[in-house]
Amino acid sequence: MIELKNISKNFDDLQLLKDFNIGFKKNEISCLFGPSGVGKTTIANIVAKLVSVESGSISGIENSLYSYVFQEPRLLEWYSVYDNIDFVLKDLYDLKERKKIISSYIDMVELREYKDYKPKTLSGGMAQRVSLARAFAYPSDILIMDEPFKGLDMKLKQEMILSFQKLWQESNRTVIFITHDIDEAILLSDTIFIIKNRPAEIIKTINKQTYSNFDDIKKILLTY
Ligand SMILES: Nc1ncnc2c1ncn2[C@@H]1O[C@H](COP(=O)(O)OP(=O)(O)OP(=O)(O)O)[C@@H](O)[C@H]1O
Repeated sequence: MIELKNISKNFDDLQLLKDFNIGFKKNEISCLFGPSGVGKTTIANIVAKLVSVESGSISGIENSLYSYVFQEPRLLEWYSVYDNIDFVLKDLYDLKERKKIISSYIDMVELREYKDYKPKTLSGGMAQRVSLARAFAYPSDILIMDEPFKGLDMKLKQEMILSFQKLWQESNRTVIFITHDIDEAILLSDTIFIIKNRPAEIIKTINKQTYSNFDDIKKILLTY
């Protein structure tokens, strides 16, 4: 379990978190669901040690490796698909091992024929699949996905979600998934934290396995 206890975080006069508590179960997908500006990215960044806190403690992240998927793919433009993934693995594995890992992840996102293409020559959905493959190929313990499907049309979103599910089944890890989208939250998460207010509060925690159908969860999410 990754636990944030009694966390307080300010940005100048803005008190975003005050004695905030949250726990992320290991190797599960936890969703931070809530309005823009409530502090979802900041909470994920605190877990990733990218943001310092005024007070409180964080446990369960000792020696953790992190990977990220953002709304935009953030690929290295001058590198091929293959080299973009190779770049993050270079210091971890020898050449032979890397070839095996990269090929298998490129296959999982169905980009084998595009492995030598540069990001500019790919569609937005393909580029985003490369960023997913890269995040999973890296042996992270914690994967932070900050609105990774935002801005994609329905069909691309479905493709991305399928790719994510395939990668996840092959190689699961602790995922912190940030979204505004009710359907994505329900489809992908094990636990959904509904976050509101300032300072931020978890106003409801939904454990998906305690519900027999998605519509009941949807009704709850729609009321917040
Ligand atoms: N580095 C920073 N310096 C100053 N203010 C910041 C910084 N990072 C975040 N904030 C402020 O903290 C608030 C919460 O930001 P955060 O990005 O965590 O929210 P969010 O819930 O992820 O929102 P969104 O869904 O729009 O990304 C915002 O008002 C933002 O302007």
